[in-house]
Amino acid sequence: MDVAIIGGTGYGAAELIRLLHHHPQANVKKIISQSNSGVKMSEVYPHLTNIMEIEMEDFDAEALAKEVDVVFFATPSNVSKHRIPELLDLGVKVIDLSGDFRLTNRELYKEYYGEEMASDKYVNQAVYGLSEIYREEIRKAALIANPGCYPTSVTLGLMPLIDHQWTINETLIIDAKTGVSGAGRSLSLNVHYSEMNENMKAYGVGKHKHIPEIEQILTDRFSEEVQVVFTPHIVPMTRGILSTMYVDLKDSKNTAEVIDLYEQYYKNDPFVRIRKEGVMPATKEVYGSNYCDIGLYMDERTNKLIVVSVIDNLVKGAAGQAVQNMNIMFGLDDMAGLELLPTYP
Ligand SMILES: NC(=O)C1=CN([C@@H]2O[C@H](COP(=O)(O)OP(=O)(O)OC[C@H]3O[C@@H](n4cnc5c(N)ncnc54)[C@H](OP(=O)(O)O)[C@@H]3O)[C@@H](O)[C@H]2O)C=CC1
Ligand SMILES: CC(=O)N[C@@H](CCC(=O)OP(=O)(O)O)C(=O)O
Repeated sequence: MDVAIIGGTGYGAAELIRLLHHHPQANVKKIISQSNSGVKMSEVYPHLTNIMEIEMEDFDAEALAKEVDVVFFATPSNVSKHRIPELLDLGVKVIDLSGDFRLTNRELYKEYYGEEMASDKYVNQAVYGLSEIYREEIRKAALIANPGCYPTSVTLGLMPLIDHQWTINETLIIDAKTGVSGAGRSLSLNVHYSEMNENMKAYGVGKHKHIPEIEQILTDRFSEEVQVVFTPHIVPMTRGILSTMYVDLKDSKNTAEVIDLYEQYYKNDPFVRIRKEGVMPATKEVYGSNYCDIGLYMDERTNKLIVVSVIDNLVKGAAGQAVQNMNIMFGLDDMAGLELLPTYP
């Protein structure tokens, strides 16, 4: 299977190359770069020396349609919406790592992304690529809107409760932390070493673009409209997301019963791992891998369930889930190319 990647010099693209290098059926045939056309990927990323020596190219939809089976977009928001329609019209399958096709509500897109959404003709073709939850829809899709990194950790952490209607909260409290690679490779004051080292900060409070995304997906599976109070923080580590969720349950349960629900719910999903009672997951335990690890504690004193969910933002939160979605679309095993264990310590 031949693959193209758009946004060649970004972290998402580099991570796709790392994972696809281990894939038994995929071959990265084209890398598109608006800033480094004609330059070899290994010149931008020396860690890919002898691995990815092809020259990056300009975007050409017709050439892509002739030469590859699937195109990954690893571009900032409001870029892919201008390119994907042409590719879909040419019959190419597309997996978009950006947020351009995730939301279904036009007004919310305008509010959170600052521009108009793509036309309905194309938005309606997009399937939200939360692999474990929308597997059947992904199998038939031509366009995958790959989920955001925070929404992946949050929705996988809450979905068993939402799907089984175990919670009484329509307003859920989520506190999340991310490593700095979530901000991409381009430089900004926010992720400058001296601003970030030995520091930790909340950002996007009350207005982060993942709020409508999380609400859309949880509402899709719950009996009522779900709202979230979502506070992201950036912390001084390179990779990783840890989301902590506080949930009121409808009926009284103990930790063992909640763990049992989660284990049953994800029993056929190799990338979701549930911790045993008394053990909470850490970001390093999924570093470099496609796992989402979940820990659960029923605080019977306050009657709150505490859910802790960790992923690697660049893998399950981006490139890994994108490859998992490609596998599902092409009828391959979920694990193809993704069997890498976490790098530990
Ligand atoms: N980093 C993460 O953890 C996650 C990222 N994502 C999403 O994936 C996408 C890629 O993220 P990431 O790789 O981290 O970002 P980067 O900023 O590292 O890379 C994005 C790349 O897109 C290309 N690009 C930039 N501006 C434009 C433009 N105006 N038109 C076309 N191409 C452009 C550039 O590559 P070139 O010049 O070579 O074309 C750039 O290097 C984003 O939408 C991001 O939100 C999603 C989940 C997690
Ligand atoms: C640290 C940092 O800036 N993280 C990014 C993560 C977003 C992301 O990667 O997801 P999208 O595809 O939805 O943009 C942020 O909070 O916007």
